[in-house]
Amino acid sequence: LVAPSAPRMPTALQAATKDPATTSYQPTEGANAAVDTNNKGDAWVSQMQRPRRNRKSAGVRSMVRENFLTPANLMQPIFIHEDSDQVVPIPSMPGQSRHTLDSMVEQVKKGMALGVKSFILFPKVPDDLKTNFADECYNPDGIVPRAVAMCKAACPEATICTDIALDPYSDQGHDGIVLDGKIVNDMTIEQLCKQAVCHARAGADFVGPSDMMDGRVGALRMALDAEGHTDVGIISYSAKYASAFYGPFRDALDSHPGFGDKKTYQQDPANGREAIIEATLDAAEGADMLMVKPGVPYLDVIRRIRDVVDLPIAAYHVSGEYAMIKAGAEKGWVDEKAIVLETLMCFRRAGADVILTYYATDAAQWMNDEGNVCL
Ligand SMILES: NCc1[nH]cc(CCC(=O)O)c1CC(=O)O
Repeated sequence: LVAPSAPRMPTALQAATKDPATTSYQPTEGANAAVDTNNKGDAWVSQMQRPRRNRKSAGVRSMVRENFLTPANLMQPIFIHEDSDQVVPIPSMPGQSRHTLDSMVEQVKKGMALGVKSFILFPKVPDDLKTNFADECYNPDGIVPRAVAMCKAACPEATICTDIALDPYSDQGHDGIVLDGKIVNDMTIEQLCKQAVCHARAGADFVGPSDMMDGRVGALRMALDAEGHTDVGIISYSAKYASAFYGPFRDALDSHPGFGDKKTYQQDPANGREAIIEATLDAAEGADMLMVKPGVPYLDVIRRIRDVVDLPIAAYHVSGEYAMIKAGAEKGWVDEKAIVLETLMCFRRAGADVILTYYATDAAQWMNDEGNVCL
């Protein structure tokens, strides 16, 4: 029990269980005791904890704020295509489009001007280039290497990341090669290594394996280093769950799985410890950052990894999460700007350093509008 003179005030519970001899306060029954107005001004009332003092003004709140959000924490995903020279809106992701390479460069410049400094590219690949082995994924003249080179030429300071997985190039819509109806691990890794080296040659700053094959981070690190790409980092999608929240993304890229689902390689949403196994393996294999995906339903996973690994953590606020906020906002049921900025801050509180979000540039714009680029 806390003595009446102790610097930490007793909580209501402690007060209610306190030895009556040390105070004039006599607890009556349970919670009612805490609101007994007859005790105004007595020892308990004056010793009551008042956390609201630290929230009394904007000045005080900013003094004791624990977490901050800046545009530099945000990474903007950009969908790219060459089916036509049109920017094609994505119906299930209002505000997002399949960009041409020229409009992609404009998106990068726009983000950079607002303080968003990192971008990740996702290609929509025409059906006639898709095969089971997904060899188009390492074509040096393919859409991604050319896009990376254009971004780096236009904005050398921008951090350009690419997604490493076979699904946009797979005629099966899977992240790996399919043999006898199964997604085969080790053969897939060989393709992923070629893909990563191809992107590194084009100038990518980071490659992001999103395929969830076993052992791919170590293999990618060796393949990159063997060609001298020691400065190219790996943001590993460490804890990537088999999630329904990816639906609008698969619409955007026309990459829905051709058969079955992705549950033999992406994680079971019921599992938390498994994420720690994946994260610690990826760290040991040489990942530079670890990613958790999707975002809000998996904040506990971010926290659990944060508590055991010291690498930076990225969180992916995925397409379905974006679509749900958009839908709610379009109905007028939620305040889009407030909900987005709150959501992004919550990622930071959970322990994420970097947040991949389709809202990156909009959020940076909102922060800039308020003249407060650090929330
Ligand atoms: N491997 C592809 C990939 N990379 C990122 C996403 C989803 C991103 C989003 O939903 O915003 C996916 C989809 C999937 O695994 O099916």
